[in-house]
Amino acid sequence: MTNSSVIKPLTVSFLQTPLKGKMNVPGDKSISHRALMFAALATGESHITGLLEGEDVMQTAAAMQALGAQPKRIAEGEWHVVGKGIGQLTEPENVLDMGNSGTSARLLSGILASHGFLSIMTGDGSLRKRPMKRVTVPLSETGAQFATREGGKLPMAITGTANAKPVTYRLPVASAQVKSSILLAGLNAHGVTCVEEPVATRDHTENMLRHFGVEVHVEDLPKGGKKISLKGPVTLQGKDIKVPGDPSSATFMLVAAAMIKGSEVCIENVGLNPLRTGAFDVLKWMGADLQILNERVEGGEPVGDLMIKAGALKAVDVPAAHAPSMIDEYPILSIAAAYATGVTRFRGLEELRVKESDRFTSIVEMLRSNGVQVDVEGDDLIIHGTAGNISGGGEIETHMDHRLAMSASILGLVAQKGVKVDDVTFIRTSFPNYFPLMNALGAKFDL
Ligand SMILES: O=C(O)C1=C[C@@H](OP(=O)(O)O)[C@@H](O)[C@H](O)C1
Ligand SMILES: C=C(OP(=O)(O)O)C(=O)O
Repeated sequence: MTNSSVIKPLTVSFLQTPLKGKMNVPGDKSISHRALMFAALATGESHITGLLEGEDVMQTAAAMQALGAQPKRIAEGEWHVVGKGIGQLTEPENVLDMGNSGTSARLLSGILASHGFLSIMTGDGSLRKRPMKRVTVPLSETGAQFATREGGKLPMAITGTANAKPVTYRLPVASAQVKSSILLAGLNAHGVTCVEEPVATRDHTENMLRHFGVEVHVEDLPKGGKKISLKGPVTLQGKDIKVPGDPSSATFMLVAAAMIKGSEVCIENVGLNPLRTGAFDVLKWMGADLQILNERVEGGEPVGDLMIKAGALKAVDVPAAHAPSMIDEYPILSIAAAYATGVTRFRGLEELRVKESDRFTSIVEMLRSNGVQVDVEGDDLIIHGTAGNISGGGEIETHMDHRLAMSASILGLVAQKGVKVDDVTFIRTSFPNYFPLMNALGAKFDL
């Protein structure tokens, strides 16, 4: 569980030497959550390798344990889960604490909607500020009842139903969490659950449900986006799952290596699901020397090795339609934009306001306090590149947000006067070995 009382500040100095080496990043966070949840819902046993053991995923593991499944750690990243079967989870004796993790809270809400018992869910100070109405509104159509704090915030009581009605819903926001939550409720509903998404979002739920033997229908909508449906109740069969490296985590190393002169870094076994790799496209548009090698399919997901060399970066204009495929990468890409030559525009970033922090505002504050000019027009961020001359010297508030903390640390490596970061503890939610891996490449973080 998150121990938010321990704060770890960090001072980062300009790095004079290149980053070099070959590495693996930990397992994909989205896939790791789903692996544990789906294994718990399956009949029989599942074996997971490459699981991310960051705090967010460990909150999911603890919740599945509290609901009667038996996730068990065998070795690093290797887990064995005895499933309970669809509709067979049992009432938790205590409050379910989802820590810092929106994915855990939203996906689990869907699972609990179609189980006939009471659960109470909470989270840390960041998660308790995040919107839950986006799931409680459609999930109420199942017949489940949700009681939240004012404004649809956690803590929340969920009175699930064993006779869930299937939901048909068109997503008002591009969110894989909301899509997944509704589909998961549908696993134990009688009839066809159908979700339309106006823009395609990460499809790990659809892919992994198929892997567990569920028939999932996906249609392209004439005006763009997708329609996803499944007929419940279903049976999931326990499976082996191999989790690829997290492309969102890899992007921190890629951006650092692209900026720091003389760097040359190879990251092996990174997930390349096209609904996750928008940041790699953007880095290439910016002129980064990024190559994707050894592409293959493992465990139903495309993976490959990434090779990056430092070089000049130029500004880009990234359309809003690109946002879902790189939604978690804007904090680190904002550093690449600040370092680049020219004026970058990131369009349509409204969803950044409801992450672990209001990332839209956090990015603006991080850059402005370090001498980078940033303009805001509606939901667009306009970053004036410094052509490699970020002055730095600022103090960065990370607001319990792991991606802000990692981005701030990398900003310090390329800023003339370095930076001060108020708290880096939350990095352990998604990337527990971030500092050792960066230091092995030569980053010289002094913790
Ligand atoms: O489904 C998932 O695993 C996730 C979906 C995204 O959130 P939204 O669905 O809120 O966009 C992303 O930001 C989050 O890190 C993980
Ligand atoms: C938004 C994120 O995660 P979550 O929504 O699961 O807290 C993230 O990891 O950047």
